[in-house]
Amino acid sequence: MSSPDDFAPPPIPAPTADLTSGPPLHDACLPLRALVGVWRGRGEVDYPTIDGPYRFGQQLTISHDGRPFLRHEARAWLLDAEGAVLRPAAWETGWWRPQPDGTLELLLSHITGIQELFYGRAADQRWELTTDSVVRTATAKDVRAAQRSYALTEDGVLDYAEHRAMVGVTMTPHVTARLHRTS
Ligand code: HEM
Repeated sequence: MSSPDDFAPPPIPAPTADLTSGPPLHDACLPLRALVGVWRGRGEVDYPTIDGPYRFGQQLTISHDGRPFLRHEARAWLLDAEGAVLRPAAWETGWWRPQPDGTLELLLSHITGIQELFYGRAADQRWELTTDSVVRTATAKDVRAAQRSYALTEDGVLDYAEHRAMVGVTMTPHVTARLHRTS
């Protein structure tokens, strides 16, 4: 038997990337407060094994529902030299779990069959993380480890950079991007 409630939105706070509405941000998330929002921008991707560099666009959404974690979603698309969209690229979702001792836990799941657990710390407007473990499906590429950073510049740009050890190459830059707050 269905009830009218089954067709209503869930009776719990909806996740929001807007700090001016919805539930207050949980105190545990204060070290990550500046990241909450919708960010969009452009970057460059390269690696010794690929025929790069390529340009890409990315949108990063970091939202919360008042509990002591943040939801993370980033989608990317490749661009040609004129800035036209070539095709969808990376898509990752996950959770930031700030801990009382200042440690950041970041769990990320990628469309490419990779799941990662990062540990890191928040510094002054800078968040640096390194993988503790990487799990791969049988068909995934040989991704071993990553170092990721987000840094907020004085002019409000979120600089994102990622080094990766994968496909037989040691820790080497893969992605950099400059993201602007859209909300
Ligand atoms: C904004 C984020 C990213 C973008 C735009 C991006 C883009 C690319 C591009 C364009 C390539 C060349 C092959 C192709 O055309 O698909 C590539 C290769 C690759 N990327 Fe990324 N990537 C991103 C993030 C990641 C992440 C998060 C991982 C790991 C979880 C990853 C792992 C790889 C691997 C394993 C390869 C293949 C290398 C090889 O086989 O030579 N990338 N990436």
